[in-house]
This record gives sequence, C-alpha cells and structure tokens, in this order.
Amino acid sequence: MSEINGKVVIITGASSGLGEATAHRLAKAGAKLVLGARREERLQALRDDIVAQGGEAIYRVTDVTDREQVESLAQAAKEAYGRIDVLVNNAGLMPLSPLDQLKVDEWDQMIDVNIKGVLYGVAAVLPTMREQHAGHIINLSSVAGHVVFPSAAVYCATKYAVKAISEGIRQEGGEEIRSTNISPGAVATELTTTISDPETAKGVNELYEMAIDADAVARAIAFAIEQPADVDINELILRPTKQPL
Ligand SMILES: NC(=O)C1=CN([C@@H]2O[C@H](COP(=O)(O)OP(=O)(O)OC[C@H]3O[C@@H](n4cnc5c(N)ncnc54)[C@H](OP(=O)(O)O)[C@@H]3O)[C@@H](O)[C@H]2O)C=CC1
Ligand SMILES: O=CCS(=O)(=O)O
Repeated sequence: MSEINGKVVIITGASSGLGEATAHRLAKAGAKLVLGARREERLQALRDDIVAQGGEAIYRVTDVTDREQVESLAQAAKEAYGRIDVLVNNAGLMPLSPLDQLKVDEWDQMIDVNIKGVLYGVAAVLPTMREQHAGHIINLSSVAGHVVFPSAAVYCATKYAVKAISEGIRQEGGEEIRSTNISPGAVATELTTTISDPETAKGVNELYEMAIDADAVARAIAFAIEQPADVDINELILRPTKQPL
C-alpha cells in the first residue's frame, strides 16, 4: 500500500491547475484532503467529485494573504482528521510584465500570495508537525526560481524566495520535517490568465503552447510524499522536454 494512504494533506490553491490535479491524484492514493482557495464553487465541485469517487476531502474558503484564514484551514484539518501530515503550499499567481510598466499593485500581489502566503502556510502547520515529530512541507517554486528572464523579475524573485524558504525548512526541520521544493516549467493551467500586459501575455502564451499536463506535477508531488519517512526529496525540477528556458 502507498505511503500516501491515510495521510492528511492540506493543499492551497486547490481550485484549479496543479492544486486540483494534485488533489485528484492524492485522493486516488488514499490521502485525506483539506482543500483551500478563494473560489468556493470550484472547491465544492472538487470535494464532491473526490467523495463521489470514494475519496475523503473537506474544503475551507481560504485567501492565503490572510494569516487567520490560513490558520483556520490548518485548524479544520486537525478538527476533521486529528493531524497534519503534509502541506502543499501551492497557491500562486504570475502577472508578468516589464519593470518599466511599474505594475506595482501586481508586484505587491505576487509578494503577498507567492511569498507571504507560503510563509503563513508554514506558520500554520509547523507547530502541529513539531508536536507530531513528523510532517512534510511541499512548496511550489518554479523554473523561474532557478533562472531569471525578462518581464519576470518580480515573479522570479518570489520563486527564488520560495526555494530559499524550502531550503531553510530542510535545514531547520532536522529529523522531523521533510521539505520539498517543486520547480515546474510550463504546465497547462490558468496561471497565464493573470498576465495583464497584452504583449507579455502573447509571448508567454506562445511559450505555453508546449505546456505539459498538470498531472505531471501531481505525479512529482505524489513521488515526494510516497517516500519512506527517512527519505526527503528536497528538489524536483520538471519541464516540457522541449522547453529551452
Ligand atoms: N502552471 C505553470 O506553468 C507553473 C505553475 N507554478 C506554480 O504552481 C502554483 C499553482 O499554479 P497553477 O496551478 O499553475 O495556476 P492556476 O492559476 O491554475 O492556480 C492557482 C491557484 O492559486 C489560487 N490562488 C491565487 N491567489 C490566491 C489567494 N490569494 N489565496 C488562495 N488561493 C489563491 C487560485 O485559487 P482561487 O483563485 O480560487 O483563490 C488557484 O487555485 C503557483 O504557485 C505557480 O506559481 C510553477 C511553475 C509552473
Ligand atoms: O512558473 C512558470 C514556469 S516558467 O514559465 O518559468 O517555465
């Protein structure tokens, strides 16, 4: 039986894309899921789908920029299932644009969701994982957390930050807390819809013609979780085979 079976897994940004695909894959492997995002109707549909297929899931409407809401998501996991085994810190957005356009509100939003949201997730689960003497935090960085490219300075900065946070968790986690940094390249999701600059959107959408399916990332996440407790998969980079970046 898979190591995933019976594990309590919180997923932020579960209402679409990688979060949704991961929820489906982990539910099939027997995980007990706690789903968070802002769009309730999407979460409800996902929960219903998982339950209809014999899986276990609850959801809480969660904006990861609000620390109290992230704490409530973790609390819901403990109330429903008694523990937290894994947090998939996945919620994120990518409104790319050249720095000269000074889209400072979008810079703020990326910092709030992609960095502070991840940290609020860590703060919400770490005390419980310490009490349990076990836990696993999986953060969604990106290829953009390894290379910088034009129009992506702030997005890349957030994903480099996520990579640093993952390594910090690994170093401080000791024997108890596993830390996995997942860095995908182009994956077909709703991510590019957050780009408000038409020129940038055009270029990115051309790159994303090669995008791979979200389940590719879900499989990588499942691979990290299903390792035995003494094996910590720290870093996974996965791209479309033909992605040059
Ligand atoms: N797709 C790709 O090519 C790649 C994606 N990634 C990363 O993967 C992660 C998931 O993105 P992906 O699935 O592709 O994109 P999607 O746009 O499909 O999903 C993003 C998810 O984040 C949620 N979200 C956004 N803002 C908030 C918020 N304030 N609070 C809570 N949830 C929020 C959205 O839910 P809702 O709007 O309902 O709140 C949605 O469920 C991101 O961190 C992204 O940077 C990394 C590399 C490549
Ligand atoms: O996060 C996005 C993936 S890529 O466009 O940087 O490869």
